[in-house]
Amino acid sequence: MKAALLLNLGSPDSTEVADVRAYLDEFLSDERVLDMPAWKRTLLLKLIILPKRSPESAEAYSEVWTDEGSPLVVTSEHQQEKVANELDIPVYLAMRYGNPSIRDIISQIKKDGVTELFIMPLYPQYAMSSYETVVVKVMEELAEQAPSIKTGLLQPFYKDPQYISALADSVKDELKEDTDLLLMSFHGIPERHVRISDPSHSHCLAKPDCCVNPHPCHATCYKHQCLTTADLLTKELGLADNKVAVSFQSRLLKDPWLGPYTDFELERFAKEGVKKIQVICPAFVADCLETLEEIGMRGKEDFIAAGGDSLELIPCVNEHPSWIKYLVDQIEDWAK
Ligand SMILES: C=CC1=C(C)c2cc3[nH]c(cc4nc(cc5[nH]c(cc1n2)c(C)c5CCC(=O)O)C(CCC(=O)O)=C4C)c(C)c3C=C
Ligand SMILES: [Fe+2]
Ligand SMILES: [Fe+2]
Repeated sequence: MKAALLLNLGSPDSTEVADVRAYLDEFLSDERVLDMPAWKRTLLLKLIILPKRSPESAEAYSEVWTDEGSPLVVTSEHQQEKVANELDIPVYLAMRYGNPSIRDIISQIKKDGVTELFIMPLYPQYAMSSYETVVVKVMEELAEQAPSIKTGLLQPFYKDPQYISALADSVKDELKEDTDLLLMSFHGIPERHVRISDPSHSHCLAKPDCCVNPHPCHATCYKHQCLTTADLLTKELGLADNKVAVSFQSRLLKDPWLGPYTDFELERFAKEGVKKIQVICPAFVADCLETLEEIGMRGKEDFIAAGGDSLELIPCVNEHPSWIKYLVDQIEDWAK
């Protein structure tokens, strides 16, 4: 029996500080997220990051939490239901961190008698801290629990014309004529991660524009893939270059991350006279803490405090029919 497995990052079980701490502990103990010697990561986590960040993040989660739970998990569940309704093969959902866990879902998949599984990391762009880590985790669990299951893998779809068109459909619904600027804000990663994921270890970030154009090293280059999504979306929407901008959000710790940084850019735009800004976050396929709270609440406050009039968050593709169709089509193509 064939089946598909949708995967996303995951959220805490609740907004209780203890649950947020357990989630951050699992997330930030991942060597593909905090890449440093294990002893250093453990010390940094236990002594500094977890005690400081857990209550702060719990507060932020409580700003966006819904009656059904975390926006990311709830939207992912709705995506699963809608995709499953269009297909006659089962569609499972698991999260890299937290619940539903990959371990439990692989166990269920095995019990259900699945023999071929289409693994679908729901990240448009490749990063070792998102796409790579979830694929490694699923493969490890399959090897341990169900080594005979055959697998297929959805590749990063950052430039897939059908995905770009689905993303554009979702933006068109929201884009206003009198908007001064559409900011495309991608989740950031440390620059070091771009270099680690470069198979040549010498091409990416060597020159300011080396990640702009296609190159064999860019199959795993997050910066290139984000810039490509932004460029294709701009073209699909028919927007002039001076109506759009790209930035990277959600930094953690002090090392250099991909820039320009969203928080700095929002302040700069406001000071330069941009009044009405709309922000889309195309590294995510479901609204989550980083879109709803970081951009929709804090970003908005900061933009207005710096002199802007309005900041509007454009929702992610979430449950948009074009996005659901994209997922259904990928599964049908694989299952043929
Ligand atoms: C686009 C995919 C993502 C990449 C790449 C990514 C890298 C990355 N993230 C952190 C640290 C944190 N991210 C947090 C939340 C979060 N991150 C993603 C996606 C990517 N992260 C999502 C979808 C979310 C939202 C989860 C939710 O429940 O809504 C958080 C937790 C929240 C907080 O305290 O801010 C942290 C921490 C690092 C360090 C990193 C790359 C190295
Ligand atoms: Fe993140
Ligand atoms: Fe690159």
